[in-house]
Amino acid sequence: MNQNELKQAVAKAALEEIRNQLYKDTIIGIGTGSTANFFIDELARLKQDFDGAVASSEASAERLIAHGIPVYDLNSSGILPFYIDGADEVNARLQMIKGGGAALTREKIVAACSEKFICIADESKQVEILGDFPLPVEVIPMARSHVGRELVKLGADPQWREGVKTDNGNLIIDCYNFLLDDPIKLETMINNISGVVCNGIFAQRPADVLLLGCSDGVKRLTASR
Ligand SMILES: O=C(CO)[C@H](O)[C@H](O)COP(=O)(O)O
Repeated sequence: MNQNELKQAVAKAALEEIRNQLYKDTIIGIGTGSTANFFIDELARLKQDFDGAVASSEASAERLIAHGIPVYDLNSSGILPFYIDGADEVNARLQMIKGGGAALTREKIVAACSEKFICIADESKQVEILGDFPLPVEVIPMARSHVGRELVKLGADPQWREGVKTDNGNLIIDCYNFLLDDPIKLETMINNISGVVCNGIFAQRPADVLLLGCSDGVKRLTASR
């Protein structure tokens, strides 16, 4: 199986994970990226069985709408029963690095409003220690240089993702060579830098379930804490 086939397999598995818990008033949190896109396409088959979705990006909202799935504002949806999203890296505690698609802030907000975070990923995303994937940090534009200097003090090699503007009108700095041996602590420390909107460490709110697409089938994992 190639990577796209693995992503499609986990998208189907995610649909199976939730299909018996869908009601006419259910609103589902939807992530961003190619794996989330496969999930949106699967979800469209059941669109008569639930109310709609909250999207973590404009791109996902457009895809949902194209399928005829109503998209709600998070402020009117209340708490969501599920949030389904991909990851750039995920460890055994189901802590993640996310934001390769620059949607980390809205992803973290929607995840925070969801009772169950179901991470869907192919096996290439599973790691022992987070940090090989450059850590995205969303930054207010005027703070870019300041935040870069502060990230260097924390041990990173920051690089501005030039040409990218987030859905919130901000910039992304990718941090190379971060030591992520204590993800919760680093998540907090980066958030404390003035000008940082959000960082791509999802450790304070890890996933609850990981559906991992492997060559020998989809594995369902819960956190080893
Ligand atoms: O965090 C994300 C977007 O900001 C994605 O979930 C992450 O980049 C994984 O993407 P893909 O499913 O395309 O591999």
